[in-house]
Amino acid sequence: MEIERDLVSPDAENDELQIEAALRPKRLGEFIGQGRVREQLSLVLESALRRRRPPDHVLMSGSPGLGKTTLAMIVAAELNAPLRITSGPALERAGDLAAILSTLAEGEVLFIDEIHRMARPAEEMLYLAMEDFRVDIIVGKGPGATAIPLDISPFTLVGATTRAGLLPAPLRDRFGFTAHMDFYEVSELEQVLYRSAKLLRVTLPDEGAHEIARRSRGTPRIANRLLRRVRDFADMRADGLINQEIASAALNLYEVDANGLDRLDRAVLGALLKKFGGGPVGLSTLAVAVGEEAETVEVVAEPFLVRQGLLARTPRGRVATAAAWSHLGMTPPPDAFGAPLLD
Ligand SMILES: Nc1ncnc2c1ncn2[C@@H]1O[C@H](COP(=O)(O)OP(=O)(O)OP(=O)(O)O)[C@@H](O)[C@H]1O
Ligand SMILES: [Mg+2]
Repeated sequence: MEIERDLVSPDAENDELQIEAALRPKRLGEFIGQGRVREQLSLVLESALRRRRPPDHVLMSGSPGLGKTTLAMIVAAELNAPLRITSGPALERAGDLAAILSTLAEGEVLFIDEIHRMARPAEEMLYLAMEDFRVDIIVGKGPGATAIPLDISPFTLVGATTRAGLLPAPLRDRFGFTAHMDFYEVSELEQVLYRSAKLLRVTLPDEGAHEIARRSRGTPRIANRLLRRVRDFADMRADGLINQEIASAALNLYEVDANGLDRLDRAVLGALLKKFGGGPVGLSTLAVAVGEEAETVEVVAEPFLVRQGLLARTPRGRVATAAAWSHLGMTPPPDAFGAPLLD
């Protein structure tokens, strides 16, 4: 894919991970936005600390770049507990998970990223571990195989997923608390930007912060990335001054549109309108039309388009709203989804 598309892609790129780590809030008090999640989580953590017991297992669900990993690390920090990090794809066999579970310290926080991508046998082992702090080690094969129960230290599982819908119900039910992370408001992204600008020693006037925030696709990761690109542009062209005009010019150069829609977002909308007359069209057909995996369209592009009121998911397929037609400079048909009804 083109470099420009990567600029607003919510996924972190390799060289970005280090900067991300540096910009990551370390404590709950520093974490911006997600007010409800923060309040619920602080209650869960505080009461666990008071009872001197590991808190319930926590599931973080939400689009890429909204702060799931950040929050998982904060859970361990607030509990003053050690943190072990792994991910669903790394847990291919039950033995991979058993090796981790059996060496957890009491109260340790185990973070499993992309938990929806765990292999089935590991998943089943996790059920028992979460519920009874026990694993069954299977010895032997076939009819002679026996399960040897092994107690493990009480721990707290923190799972993260961009696709909560894919988690099997028995797994989902074993989390005592699910944090549903939503896209951030512009004002919250401004706070993220001010904080990052300070850490990066960038002077960021309000108008520049506002312009970047409203084009950041509701996503802190993208806000931080755009801040660095705009800073580079301002350094080269405007002696470092990030006013509205400079921010806007920089973002135009990088093809981030006025609402933060990226290339994939625009490609999806464009195909929906131009190739399928606004829909309804099935997800896989739409994905083929833009040359992407269905999962990418569903996880990366759609949630934001839905949130912006540009796309609707209906039982018959994906549908463009009247606002989507206007957004791409086209006249919506009279029966467009969400168009004002004429009498
Ligand atoms: N609430 C927040 N306040 C300040 N910065 C934040 C916040 N949430 C996220 N960030 C910043 O955004 C970056 C991305 O966040 P994070 O890695 O936690 O996202 P994620 O949800 O785990 O994404 P992915 O699904 O790709 O794993 C972090 O490095 C952090 O700097
Ligand atoms: Mg993450």
